[in-house]
Amino acid sequence: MSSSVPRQRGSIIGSVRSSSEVGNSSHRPAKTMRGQVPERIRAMNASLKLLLIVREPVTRAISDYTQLRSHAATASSSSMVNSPQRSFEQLAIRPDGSVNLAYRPLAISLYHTFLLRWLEVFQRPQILIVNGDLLIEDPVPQLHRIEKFLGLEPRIGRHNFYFNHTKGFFCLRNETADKCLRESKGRRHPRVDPTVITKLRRFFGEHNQRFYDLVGEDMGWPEE
Ligand SMILES: Nc1ncnc2c1ncn2[C@@H]1O[C@H](COP(=O)(O)OS(=O)(=O)O)[C@@H](OP(=O)(O)O)[C@H]1O
Repeated sequence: MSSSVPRQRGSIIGSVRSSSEVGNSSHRPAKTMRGQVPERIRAMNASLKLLLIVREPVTRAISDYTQLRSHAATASSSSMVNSPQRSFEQLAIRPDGSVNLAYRPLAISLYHTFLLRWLEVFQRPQILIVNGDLLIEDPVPQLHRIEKFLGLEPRIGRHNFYFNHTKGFFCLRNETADKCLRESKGRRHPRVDPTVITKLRRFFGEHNQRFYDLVGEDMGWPEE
């Protein structure tokens, strides 16, 4: 699933459950959440299990903005173009004060709109919703849920991780090496005007509720 479009944050990960053929791929939601992708995946394997990793939607949008800005900075420095970067606030809120859903990092945080398409094609029990914020905070319990969901023998434990204070995230540890995710994972987010955060959280409130209704679980995302 390669593409030249800038990567948009968030994940739907499919794991093929046939014993002879095990696959695992992380997809760009910009591509996987639209069009005929769910049908094509079901045609490939109808008993597939999917992991949907979701983060608090406003934080996810800021994460996306941070990633796109970082790519734009790299592109403009290599082509010597000097374009001023617009702030998250400018992109997320229109001059009339309304939320700019034409800004893709915000539109992608409307999880229920995308999940609906997947639920037309897959049964709800085939999808595990993983709370990405909890995954960052304490990965082991989330990984235990994932092991169980996938029917895997439980093997992951606390001994597989350590908290790297320099990176500010948990990193992997095994007998031979310690390994953190690469620099593009866990970037420092810019400061965003708290009034904009509040406006966006209020806006997402009803959309988050629709997502909770679809998955049958309240993620507890702030509404202020
Ligand atoms: N252990 C650990 N180390 C580093 N980063 C971690 C970790 N666990 C989760 N994360 C969060 O993963 C976010 C990036 O993952 P994505 O799936 O959104 O990335 S991508 O779509 O593949 O680009 C990334 O988002 P940002 O913090 O905005 O960079 C991280 O917060």
